[in-house]
Amino acid sequence: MKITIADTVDETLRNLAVFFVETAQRNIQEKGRFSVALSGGSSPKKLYELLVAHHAHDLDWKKVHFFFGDERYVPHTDPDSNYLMAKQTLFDPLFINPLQVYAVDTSLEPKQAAEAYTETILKFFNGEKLSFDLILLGLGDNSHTASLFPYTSILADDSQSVKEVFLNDQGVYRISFTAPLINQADRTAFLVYGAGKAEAVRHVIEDPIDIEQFPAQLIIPVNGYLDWFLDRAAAAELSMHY
Ligand SMILES: O=C(O)[C@H](O)[C@@H](O)[C@H](O)[C@H](O)COP(=O)(O)O
Repeated sequence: MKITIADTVDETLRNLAVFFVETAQRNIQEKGRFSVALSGGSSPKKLYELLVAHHAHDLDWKKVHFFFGDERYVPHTDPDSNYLMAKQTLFDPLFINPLQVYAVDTSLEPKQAAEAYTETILKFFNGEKLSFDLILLGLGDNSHTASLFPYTSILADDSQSVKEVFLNDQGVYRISFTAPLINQADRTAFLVYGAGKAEAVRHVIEDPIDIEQFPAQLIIPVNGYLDWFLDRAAAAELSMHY
């Protein structure tokens, strides 16, 4: 596990943008394509904007295949949609061909949407290991990642698949990669910044294992590499110096 702590949010984002581009370039050179599962929420929006502003010409974006590590169970036109945020900040500005974007079909019932997305991923990897070249993850202040929320049944799911998750406290469904699917990735990178995340970062990186309470502790790549891109505020409660 590698932890990169930057003084500012902008520097954290620059660090991850360079990592993203270098990872993409390496996979495109080696395999002719780069598969990435994007994270949702608000943190990655600035990353996508940075990629467009400063790296639009640094890789062959036609060779990039975009998936979503999780999605809110809302229409693609809904402001909460992770797909919509990525479309507006990344896909449209880079003129990404829609055939390169694999969105969750939230017009289906939640269970069917998860099953259909699992089939989409199986088809993409065509019998090979379900190993994304890169999975981007955020971290909630309650230590969730993707839609692996505390005390939800998906935490015990040992399948490499996509499942529906009902969040009782919010009364909404999410569609999420399971931890075993995330852990198949070659590279996994958390992007976490802001003082509000400092306690969650400490829970996940340094505190005793308590998967139900701190689900992001489930993220342990089987063969791949785990990177944390933090700003100093989010790293403030870490006791060790990385
Ligand atoms: O769909 C989502 O909300 C995300 O995938 C989720 O796991 C997110 O990464 C964290 O909740 C952090 O969200 P923020 O970046 O908005 O703090």
